[in-house]
Amino acid sequence: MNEIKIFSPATVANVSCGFDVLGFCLDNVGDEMVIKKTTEKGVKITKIVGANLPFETQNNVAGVAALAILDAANADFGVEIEIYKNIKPGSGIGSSSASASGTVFAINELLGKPFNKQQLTLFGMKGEAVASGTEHADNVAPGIFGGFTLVKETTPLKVVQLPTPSELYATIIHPQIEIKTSEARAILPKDIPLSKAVKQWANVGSLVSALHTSDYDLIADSLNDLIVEPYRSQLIPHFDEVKAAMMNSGALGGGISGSGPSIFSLSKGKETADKVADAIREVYSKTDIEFDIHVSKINAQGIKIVKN
Ligand SMILES: Nc1ncnc2c1ncn2[C@@H]1O[C@H](COP(=O)(O)OP(=O)(O)OP(=O)(O)O)[C@@H](O)[C@H]1O
Ligand SMILES: N[C@@H](CCO)C(=O)O
Repeated sequence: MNEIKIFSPATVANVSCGFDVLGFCLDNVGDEMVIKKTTEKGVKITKIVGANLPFETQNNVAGVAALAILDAANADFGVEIEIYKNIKPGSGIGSSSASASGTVFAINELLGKPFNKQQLTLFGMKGEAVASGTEHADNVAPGIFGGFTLVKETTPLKVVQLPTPSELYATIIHPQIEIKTSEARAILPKDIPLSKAVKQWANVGSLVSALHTSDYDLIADSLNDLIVEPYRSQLIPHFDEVKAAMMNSGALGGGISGSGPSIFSLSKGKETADKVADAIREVYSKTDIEFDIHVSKINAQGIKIVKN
């Protein structure tokens, strides 16, 4: 195979209580990428459509992720990368990560699949670090594995795949303002009170259990973030109103998607997820901020091959 086209989905990191460890994959929102083998070694980004992003290999997450996997494979070829962006950078639904995870998935296919999903996540994290300054994996892992993932450790990397309850839908609003992950990380406290930490890890544990048992009431009870949301929500206009509208229209719960500005909610069934979409549309329609709304099933497969 000399060329591959893939669909690399958007992802929601943190899932309220699981800062830097939990994430899930969306189904109908994502970027496309075309990656071609070249006889000359190295990585060239030849086309970027839909966003103003750096073409220099070292400054683009796709370029850095590509170098990481080609290097590890000691590949005797190089690649040209075309990026078709539908996920706006700085959106909070894993724009940078979609490029990183899509690139390593595609190059692994071109190499004949020598690497497993844990290894691909590791290469993707190298790219993700260009955007956020840290090698966090909570967007890369759900893209590569699909469904819900828990990053148990980063050194050495251990990603745990979690089950996806079949009736779970996500509703997401993306206000068109940009919040850089690096900046949203910089405002977080370095230390947190033990009493808050206890509640937070209890929520992570109960959410993981609830995903295993498809216990929607327990999912609702677990979707709380006492640690990060109080700081970051101040960066998102109308956050409290949106969250109230989500809860009043039947969502199980929700919060900031990744580092924001997107706000996500989870609902049982598409009908409720659509009602949540209507309610949050009403909140933002009264403002002069442009926005997108997505209703999506959870994508259990992750990145998909469009053409090879
Ligand atoms: N291929 C790429 N796709 C998207 N952003 C990129 C890419 N390469 C470099 N970047 C840079 O990464 C930054 C955007 O990443 P950031 O992590 O801030 O947003 P995000 O990925 O949408 O959010 P989140 O990780 O919270 O979901 C921008 O500064 C952008 O220029
Ligand atoms: N866990 C990361 C995700 C960024 O998308 C953060 O919240 O900073």
